[in-house]
Amino acid sequence: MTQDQLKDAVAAAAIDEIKPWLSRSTVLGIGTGSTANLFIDRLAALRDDFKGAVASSEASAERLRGHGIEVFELNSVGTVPFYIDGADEVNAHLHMIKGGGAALTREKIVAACAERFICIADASKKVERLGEFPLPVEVIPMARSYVARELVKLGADPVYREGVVTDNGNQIIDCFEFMIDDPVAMEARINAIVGVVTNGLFAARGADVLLLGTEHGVERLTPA
Ligand SMILES: O=C(CO)[C@H](O)[C@H](O)COP(=O)(O)O
Repeated sequence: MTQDQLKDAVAAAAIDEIKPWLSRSTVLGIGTGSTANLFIDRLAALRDDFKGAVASSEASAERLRGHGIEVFELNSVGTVPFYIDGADEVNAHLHMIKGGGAALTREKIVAACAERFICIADASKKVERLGEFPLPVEVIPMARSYVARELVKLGADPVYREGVVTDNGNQIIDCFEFMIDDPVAMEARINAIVGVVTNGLFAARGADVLLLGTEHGVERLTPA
């Protein structure tokens, strides 16, 4: 199977996971990226079975609306029963690195408001130790150089993601050569740097369920 087929298989599995819980008052939290897009496309067939969605990016909001799914402001919704999103890396504790698509801050906000985080990913995303994928950090533009110097002190090789402006009007620094032994501690440590909006470690609030697309089918994993 191709990577795209594996992504589509987990998108279908996520539909099966949430379908029994949908009602006309349900508002879902929806992530960003190619796997989330496949999920959105499959969700379209169920659009009359739930109320709508909160999106973690303008791109996902546009795709949802394109399928006739109403998009709500998070502030008017409060909590969502499920947040469904992909990941760049995920470990056995279902800690993740996210933000390859630069949507990490809104993803983390919607995830914080979700009762359950369902991560959907193809098998290439599952790792023993986080950090092979460069950790994204969203920064206030004027703080970029300062934050980069602080990240060097933590052992990272920070690279400015040129030309990228987040939905929040900020910039992204990617941390290369930065293997992470304690994701919970490192998430908090980086977030404490002045000028950081948030970083792409989702460890304090990891996923509750991982639907992993493998050659042998979709595996359903919970935190080790
Ligand atoms: O965090 C993300 C976007 O900011 C995505 O979830 C992550 O990059 C995975 O993307 P894809 O499903 O395209 O592999």
